[in-house]
This record gives sequence, C-alpha cells and structure tokens, in this order.
Amino acid sequence: MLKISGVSKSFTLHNQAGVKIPVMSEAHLSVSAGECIALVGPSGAGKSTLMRMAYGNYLVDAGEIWVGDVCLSSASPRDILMLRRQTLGYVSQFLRVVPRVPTTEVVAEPLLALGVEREVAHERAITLLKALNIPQRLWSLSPMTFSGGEQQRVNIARGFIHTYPVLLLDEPTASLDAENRAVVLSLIEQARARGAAILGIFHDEAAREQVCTGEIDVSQFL
Ligand SMILES: Nc1ncnc2c1ncn2[C@@H]1O[C@H](COP(=O)(O)OP(=O)(O)OP(=O)(O)O)[C@@H](O)[C@H]1O
Repeated sequence: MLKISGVSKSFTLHNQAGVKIPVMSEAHLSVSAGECIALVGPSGAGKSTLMRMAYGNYLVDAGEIWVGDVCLSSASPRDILMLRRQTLGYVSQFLRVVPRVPTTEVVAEPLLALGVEREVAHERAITLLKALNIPQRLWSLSPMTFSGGEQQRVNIARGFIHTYPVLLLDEPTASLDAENRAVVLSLIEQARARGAAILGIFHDEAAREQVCTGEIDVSQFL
C-alpha cells in the first residue's frame, strides 16, 4: 500500500550561505495492508522528514513514494489533495485549529468532505469523542482553548474517522494519560485489523511493541 524506494533528501539553507544538509539517501521501505511499521532512530535521523515526504509536504530529491497506485512524488497538487481526502490519513502531533469551528465539526470534516451525510458524520464524530473521553460540554466549542492532551485526542478522532487505507501517525500517544493511551492503541489495532497500512513514529516503546509489526531504523539511510 505504501512504498518508498530510493528516496534521497537534503535541505539547502538559503539564509545560511546556501549550506546543504544531506538528511537521507536511498531510503526504502514498504508497508502492506494490516501492517504497522515504526520509524525509529536517534533524534535528527530523519523520521519526521520521511513522514513529511510520505504525506507530500516535502518534495523528494530522488526516488519515488507510492501510495496505492498513485506516485506521490510526481503527483499534481490536485491529485495529492484527492489522495489525502480518500486514501492517506495523517495524525500529526498538533491540531491545526480554526477559530470558532466546533469540535464535532472539526472531527466530522474528513467524512463531510467525502460527501457522507452530515448526521452520519456527526454520529461517528461523537462516538469517537466519547471513546476518547472528551467531555460532552466541550463538543460544541472550538478546540482552540483545549489542553494539549485534549487537542491531541481531537486530532486522533479526526484522523480515525475515515477508514483511510494508509495512515501516517506522528507520536499518537505523546501527551496522553494511561487510559486514553490505551484507547488510541486500540484504535490503531482496529485500523490494522480492517487492513490499514500504518507508518508511525512512536517514542513510546511499549506502545510500539503492542501495535507495531516491524520497525525501520532510518539512520541506516544516511
Ligand atoms: N525544514 C528543514 N530545513 C532544514 N533542515 C531540516 C528541516 N527539517 C529537518 N531538517 C534537518 O534534518 C535532519 C532530520 O530531522 P528530522 O526532524 O527529520 O529528525 P527526527 O529523526 O524526526 O528527529 P526527532 O526524533 O528529534 O524528532 C535534522 O538534522 C534537521 O536539522
């Protein structure tokens, strides 16, 4: 489902005499349906850079990234948007909050964008908000003023509301208490069971052991 082959990346610091920082060369990995692969390696090894390339946020210098039958590294911006809407989900560490949009709407939005009926989308949003222990009194408010852990759970609900065939997870349990961490791990297990291909960064080693089917040390690609 997700295939990264021969991917190289360096950053050019234009504001610092054009210094070029090579981050990765010839990176390769593949994630099949039902697998959850963890990117590991020391800080600065390039885990986040690889995730950003896999979401189409950073261009690759060389190589290819395939999501299903779409080559992300050469897709048009429009095709990338379609892919993100239907196929490729991404749970980042931080929620991007739009002021005044209620939490239920933030969570339901990926389904609404796919044309799912408002009532159905909202019902599913509420089921996830309940499972993730977001108190009902907060559902109609914008998540802008929520705590870090609450915002992360809203982000997770949004990322899991659609059955994306491919999911990218950036530290999905980072600021959660034990109870909510367990809920998130179970959502990941359910996604695997329905056949999602998952690539993630998990600094939480026990979480990795529980939900991941393999790991890739990205420092081997430098
Ligand atoms: N936008 C950028 N511009 C310049 N250099 C960057 C940029 N993004 C990342 N880098 C550099 O690329 C290298 C890899 O960074 P990256 O954030 O991918 O590492 P990481 O493995 O995710 O680290 P951590 O575990 O600390 O989050 C670092 O040396 C970093 O300085």
